[in-house]
Amino acid sequence: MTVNVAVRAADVVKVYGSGDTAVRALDGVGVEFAAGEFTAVMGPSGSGKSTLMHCLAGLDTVDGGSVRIGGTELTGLSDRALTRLRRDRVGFVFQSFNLLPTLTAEQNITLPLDLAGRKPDPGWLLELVTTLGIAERLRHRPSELSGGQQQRVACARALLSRPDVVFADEPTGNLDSRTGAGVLEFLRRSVKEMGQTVVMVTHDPVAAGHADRAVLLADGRIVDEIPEPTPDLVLAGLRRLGG
Ligand SMILES: Nc1ncnc2c1ncn2[C@@H]1O[C@H](COP(=O)(O)OP(=O)(O)OP(=O)(O)O)[C@@H](O)[C@H]1O
Repeated sequence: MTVNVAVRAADVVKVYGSGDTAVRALDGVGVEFAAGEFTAVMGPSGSGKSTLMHCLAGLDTVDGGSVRIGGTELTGLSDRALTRLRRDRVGFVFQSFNLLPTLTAEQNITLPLDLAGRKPDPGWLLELVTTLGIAERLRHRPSELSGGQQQRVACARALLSRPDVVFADEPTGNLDSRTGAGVLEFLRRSVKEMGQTVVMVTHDPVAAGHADRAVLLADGRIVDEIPEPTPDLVLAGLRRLGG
């Protein structure tokens, strides 16, 4: 069986600064994310998780190696082409929700497609907001929504274009555990029932327990991989790293 790879990094190197103060944030990262899989990226503070996510998502450029989303090689793309690729083929969910305060929930959800000049699929939009339990909140502005509701709006925004991959950076970091569990459950359903591909950076072993696989980073390298992670397995893996 051939596995359809959504995102692939090979020998990725990222260096911040130069000379004596240079930091090799990514030191030859090779990792693949299969389509339709939910992966958690974990590791001690400073191990390179955010840097890896930014490089995989085309938010930052690499100093060596290759990053592919679907069939597209990101290295060498112009800023303009990268912007278009992020808009059309990548969904983002951030710790701080990143909704625009002056727009309603619905306007926030459709904004990326509006910017691309594309019409949202109304049936898909309805299915997303119904599954997320925010159908009654679409006319509200972010300030009128709870944190959990705001993150659900961000999830709908990320999935509306049916992107090749959704990158989630500590998506439950600002939520209490029960609300966070709801968001993680939705991400899991988006993978299992909607065929979405999700890559999530997290510090939280319980959050990682919702994923199909956890990959562990240390000092800018992938050092371990845990299939079907449970919080205990993830904690044990992190302990082996001294994290
Ligand atoms: N803009 C930058 N300039 C210089 N060094 C940076 C920059 N961004 C990150 N670094 C360094 O690169 C390394 C990896 O950082 P990164 O933020 O990717 O780690 P992380 O695993 O996401 O950490 P955390 O869990 O604390 O968020 C660290 O040593 C960090 O100090």
